[in-house]
Amino acid sequence: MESALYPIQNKYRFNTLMNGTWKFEADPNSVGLDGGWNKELPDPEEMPVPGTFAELTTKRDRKYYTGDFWYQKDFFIPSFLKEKDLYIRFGSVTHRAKVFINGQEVGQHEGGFLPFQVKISDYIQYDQANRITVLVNNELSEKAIPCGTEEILDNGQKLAQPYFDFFNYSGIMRNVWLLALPQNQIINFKLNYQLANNKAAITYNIEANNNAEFKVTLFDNQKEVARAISKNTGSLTIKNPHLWSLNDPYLYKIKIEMLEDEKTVDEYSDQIGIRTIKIVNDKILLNNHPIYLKGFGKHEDFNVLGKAVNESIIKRDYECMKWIGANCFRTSHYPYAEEWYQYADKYGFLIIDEVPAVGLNRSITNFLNVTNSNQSHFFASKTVPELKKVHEQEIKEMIDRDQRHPSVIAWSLFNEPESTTQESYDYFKDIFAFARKLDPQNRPYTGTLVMGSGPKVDKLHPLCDFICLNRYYGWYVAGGPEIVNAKKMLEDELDGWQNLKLNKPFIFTEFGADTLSSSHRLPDEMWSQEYQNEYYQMYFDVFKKYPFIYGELVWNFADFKTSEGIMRVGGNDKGIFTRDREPKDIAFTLKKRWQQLN
Ligand SMILES: CCCN1C[C@@H](O)[C@H](O)[C@@H](C(=O)O)C1
Repeated sequence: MESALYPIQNKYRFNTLMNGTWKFEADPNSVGLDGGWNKELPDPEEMPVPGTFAELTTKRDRKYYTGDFWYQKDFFIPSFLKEKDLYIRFGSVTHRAKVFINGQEVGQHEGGFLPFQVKISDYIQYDQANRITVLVNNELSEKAIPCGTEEILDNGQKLAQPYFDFFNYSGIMRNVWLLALPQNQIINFKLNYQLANNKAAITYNIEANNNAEFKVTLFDNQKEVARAISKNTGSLTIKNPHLWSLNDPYLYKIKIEMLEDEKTVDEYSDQIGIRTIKIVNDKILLNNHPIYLKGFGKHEDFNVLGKAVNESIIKRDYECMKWIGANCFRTSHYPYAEEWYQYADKYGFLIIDEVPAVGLNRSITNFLNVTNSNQSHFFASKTVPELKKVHEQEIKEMIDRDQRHPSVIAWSLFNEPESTTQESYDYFKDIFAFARKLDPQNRPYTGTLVMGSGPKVDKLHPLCDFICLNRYYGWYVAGGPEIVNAKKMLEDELDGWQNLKLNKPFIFTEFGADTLSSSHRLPDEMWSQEYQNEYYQMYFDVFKKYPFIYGELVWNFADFKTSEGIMRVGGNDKGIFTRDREPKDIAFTLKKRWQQLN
């Protein structure tokens, strides 16, 4: 089942991390289930969790391994945990998982970038070793997100063929917890804020697994400032609220207590930031002040770690973003580990939270095609109903998990799908209607439009509260000396959008040029640092003419791993920073620009 609450410890709740060395075994012929691997792996090796095998191996067939694979670990449950409900919670398992405890199947989950938990109380033995086994699968299809396909190589091995431009890392890449929770427990709670006359009304909606009363208390720096006792919904009001903002990311503490016969039986506390976010005409307002988004499309990606969570990388990335003067990033192209959002709440960063709906566009797999929008009628496929169900499930899990973060300012429901066909509009009309019911703060909903989905042909922008453009004039189109044409192409397209008079903010969510940090060229050439500077200067010169552009999220924060290809030199090199987080020349240009831009 989905697991929206990040594990915390208090008088009622205990947890311990199950990270470390697990046993691992690939199962290319999918014989494990019949072969009893859910009880005992026949010939396992050691594998670190969190981690991803693809970055650790020296063998190509293991790096690109596609199919079933197993993790297994023994753990001890002392009998003093007897009166608690016990769960195992995965920050994520990519892309799908089936979990066994002492050989018994206890749950499964589809989706590789959101948490889930399985209840294990009825399957464990107290005061002795127990065994968890996870069957993972990393195959791609058009029935799940992110989308892709696979081929069978001449040697019989499966090979994933992503419809997206990042390496198909897989495995248990985020934290794993053993949870000991009260039988009657708080499952989740969502908040909304109304600001008026120097007061903040905080509305709460609590989800629990039983019918109970709740005491909700708000603390400002350990001092109680408001309290309410109610059923699942209610509100608190405080005067002179200290709002959460970019320059002053002020956090309160909210405590939810579940009461039974006036006795507290469960408690969940969280840090919250009181702020409002809304779109008014062509502006994005944070606490009723217009904001201009400066920052990045990112990836969870690092040497040796692949996409595995690591708080040192998270801290380094925020330090680099603070240094450069950024205030925002998009979690391209999937929800990131929860720890990213916790830092953003504390550091004062804005996040566009993106569901893994990437690759819903076969023509994207051939970049040369994408500019002429070689439409494949992706949304006419018979697998689309199955895809929509998974897409909606993951939107719900993302919003349920991230709804309370003040740093999250918008939901991105797609990245560069086919968007110029009636069936694409029909698909996303339902997706947006589904998503809009899930966030009581009604944050803006959007998605990013691929090159070729311009003002004359795109059908999805009417669904979006602000418009996100991924544009590569000067790179995939009209690169090198033709950059002089690229500038006019960019202006022509923006004139086209301007003529639609949408009265909505536009954000550039991707624009960039592959650049080798070792390359200097005079005159500048593509792949040189000088060209990356010229490329961005061209965009910034154009942006000045279009007042409805309210954000520039460059692609990408850092170089990152992709599948191999004739256009990838060890991966995607459009980073402003190298993969090991050192600045390219462009970082100093952006720092100068962003520290002046307010
Ligand atoms: C049209 C290309 C789509 N866009 C998606 C992103 O995931 C890629 O990394 C980026 C690129 O090619 O650098 C372009």
